[in-house]
Amino acid sequence: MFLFVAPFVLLLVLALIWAVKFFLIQPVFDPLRNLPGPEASLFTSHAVNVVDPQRSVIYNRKYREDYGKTFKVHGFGGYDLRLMSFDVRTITYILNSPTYEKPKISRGLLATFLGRGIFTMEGAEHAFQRKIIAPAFATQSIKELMPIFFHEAQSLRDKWEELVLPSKSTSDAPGHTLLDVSHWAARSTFDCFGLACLDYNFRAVQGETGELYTAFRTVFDLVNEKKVLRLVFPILDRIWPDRIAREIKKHLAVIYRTGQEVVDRKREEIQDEKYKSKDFLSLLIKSNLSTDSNKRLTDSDLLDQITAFLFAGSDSTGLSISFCLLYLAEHPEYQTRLRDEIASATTNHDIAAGDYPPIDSYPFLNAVVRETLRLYPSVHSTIRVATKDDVIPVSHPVVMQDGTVIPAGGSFPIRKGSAIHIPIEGLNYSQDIWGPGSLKFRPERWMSDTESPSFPGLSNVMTFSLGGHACPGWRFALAEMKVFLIIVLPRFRFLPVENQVIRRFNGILTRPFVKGRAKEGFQLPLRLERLES
Ligand code: HEM
Repeated sequence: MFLFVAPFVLLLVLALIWAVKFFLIQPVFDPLRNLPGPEASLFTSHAVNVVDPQRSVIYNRKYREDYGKTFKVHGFGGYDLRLMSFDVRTITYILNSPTYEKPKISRGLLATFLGRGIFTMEGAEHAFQRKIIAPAFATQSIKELMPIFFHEAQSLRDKWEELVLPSKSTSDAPGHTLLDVSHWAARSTFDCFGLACLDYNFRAVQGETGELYTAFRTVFDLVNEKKVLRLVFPILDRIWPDRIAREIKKHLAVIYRTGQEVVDRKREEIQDEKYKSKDFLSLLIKSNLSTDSNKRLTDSDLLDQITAFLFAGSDSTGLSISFCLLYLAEHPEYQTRLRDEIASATTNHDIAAGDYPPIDSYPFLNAVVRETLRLYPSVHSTIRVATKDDVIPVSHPVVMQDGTVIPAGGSFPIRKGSAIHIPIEGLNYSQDIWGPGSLKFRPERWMSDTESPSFPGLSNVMTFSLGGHACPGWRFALAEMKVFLIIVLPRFRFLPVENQVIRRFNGILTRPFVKGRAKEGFQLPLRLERLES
């Protein structure tokens, strides 16, 4: 009996010792404890305050006002101390230093549906992948993709012309048609990515029936339905898969099968010496062929890389386009100004014949797109974890709990394993950077010589992050958004829906839903009025 019970008791004692150390002792010696921050008990979490877009607007500002630019919050509870900072020096340091990586837990979660793509990589392997794909997203390559962006925007415009009633044609809603613009923009950005990066036509705008499109779409949508427990412990999906895990597995099998045909076709084309294309898939395959055979990606790794890029590059841009249309619907004066700018820039050009002015000949369009990206960052926030003990620099003084002051230019210690919450949206809304009207949609701020923002993020916003993991597709996204507006705005007027409030939900991406109608799922309905062409 003793022999039977003893190991069990020993295990229990070890678990207890671990729990006391982890929950009670370690936090006492954590250097982050001395940072200012909201007080909390062992069971208090501030996570919702900083990740829920409905609350983060209020709490980011409150914490910043109460504790200064750099402070701590509690993650899952009092034991889980996390660093948070609005100090640009601190953020720049963390995001550029190889000491800070994405948390293993979120990489594991992404791996359950994106496989071994770029999101799961760190260090040399990650840097190698970034180097391979860089030419596909360089300025010149994006210029070469313009005809695809124009063609796809025109397809969506034509589709909407079939759906949107001519002005004043119905009695109940004269001249207006209600459309969920986020649904359509997502389909269009899928098609754009497919043609631009894979040389593959998903034909999602024409109909949501393609096997590969349906498989990708279903996997990306199911991720939003995952239960919190399974997000935190992805291993559950392996040992005890629920309906969502089983569905994801089934559709991933389609992606591997059908995607393989796309890869095989491209590989054949590449064998031809005259083949010059620099699209994303060609670069991946070419680099793979020229790599030392024992370092080569397997075909399934290649497909995982495609899945990761498609996931990162389609909905993020589609959602940004949708929020841009919402802002323009809420600000008709800007909508008219933008339509006028597009009309005068394109007067002597035949866009349908592929003759369009350079994308930088629309200063107000540029301002509208960047202001949209500032106010709506589709990635709300991100996390990094220290992989070793380190010291973190600050450019603004921090008054510690024990009364000591870390001066501007000084630094404070951080322990291996500590998490840092990077408030992407918070930095985009910061009054210190953007002035007192930081929450207002005001594109003019991008056109003024005196207030032109000098924020270090890509395109001067935090939206695409910065450092080694910053978004490689930012030029692609900006160009796609601009072309979409150039094509669609001259044909439609966008109006808000009466008594409808759009709220945001932060999953992996921040998605819109209608207040009071969350059960209907993510959507961003607007009223469209067809204009004379
Ligand atoms: C408006 C649209 C977009 C936004 C707001 C956006 C935002 C971001 C952000 C914030 C990150 C960094 C996440 C982190 O550090 O945790 C990121 C990474 C990434 N983005 Fe984008 N992105 C957009 C469009 C695109 C496009 C069009 C592509 C590709 C065609 C793309 C591909 C990627 C990839 C592959 C990564 C991972 C980079 C790495 O880990 O090295 N994104 N994006």
